[in-house]
Amino acid sequence: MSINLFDLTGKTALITGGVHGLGMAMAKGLGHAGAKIVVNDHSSQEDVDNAISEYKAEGIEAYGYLFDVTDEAAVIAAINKIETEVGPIDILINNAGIIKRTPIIEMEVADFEAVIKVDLTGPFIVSKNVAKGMIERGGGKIINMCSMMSELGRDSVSAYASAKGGLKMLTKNMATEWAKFNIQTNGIGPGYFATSQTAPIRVNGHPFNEFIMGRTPAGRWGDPDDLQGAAIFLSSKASDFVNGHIVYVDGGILATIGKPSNE
Ligand SMILES: NC(=O)c1ccc[n+]([C@@H]2O[C@H](COP(=O)([O-])OP(=O)(O)OC[C@H]3O[C@@H](n4cnc5c(N)ncnc54)[C@H](O)[C@@H]3O)[C@@H](O)[C@H]2O)c1
Ligand SMILES: O=C(O)C(=O)C[C@H](O)[C@H](O)CO
Repeated sequence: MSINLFDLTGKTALITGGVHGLGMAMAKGLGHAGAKIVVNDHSSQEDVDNAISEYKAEGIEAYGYLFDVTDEAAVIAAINKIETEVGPIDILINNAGIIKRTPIIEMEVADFEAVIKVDLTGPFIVSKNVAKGMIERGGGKIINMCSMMSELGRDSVSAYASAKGGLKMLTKNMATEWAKFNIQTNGIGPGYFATSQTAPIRVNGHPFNEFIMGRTPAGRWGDPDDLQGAAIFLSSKASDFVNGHIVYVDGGILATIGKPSNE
């Protein structure tokens, strides 16, 4: 028996949207801790194949599937395929997500609903169907990707904040319903990280870029690898009595009211 509480050898982890960005960084962390990695995306088979090559180049056993997390029939079919071809899913990270930056007054209902569908309904669909197997097998780990917008509002991101605030509460509800089945459901709430999602607001000279560096006590954007520790902890035996929490990995944003821009 291993005495390493963080060892994931023998575990299979599904990371949705894990073909780049935060999903890939967390998946690599889990892979290097010993887990078999399964990632999906809805974009293209080429994106999935490229990601799998990148994982394998780092010595990680990895598998890729193309499906949309909002399509329940496709999710059920994919879970069956993954569990037959790779193995039972022990760890699920609901990472796939989108954002639309539009003021409420100008936002179309269809755009609002599209964000809720991917960022809130998607984790509901995937978790519900993965948890059925976890319950039969006696346990598992679920991690939902929350956000600063699980706690804070900001101009133009109402749908995203509604979804991520809802995802925080869905996390607590999953913990409430599934703790008795030895499933630990927690969230990770990243601060502002350098990925394609934030690329449009991270360019040099963009006022938001300066604002975030000043608003983050650590004084920088998060590096996707900064999430690996929290992801490994919440996937491992080390967190077996931790349930319904959101671990904010934010360089201190939520700890502070901020400071004037000239200080
Ligand atoms: N980047 C940040 O600063 C930040 C901060 C807090 C939370 N998050 C959240 O973390 C997660 C990952 O963020 P990221 O910055 O790496 O984003 P990203 O846009 O780089 O990656 C998200 C991935 O999800 C996939 N995806 C979107 N809709 C999908 C669907 N319907 N089915 C399957 N896959 C789908 C995309 O194709 C993409 O590969 C998201 O949920 C995001 O909201 C990001
Ligand atoms: O505020 C924005 O425009 C964002 O992109 C939100 C970030 O991606 C992130 O969720 C903050 O935690």
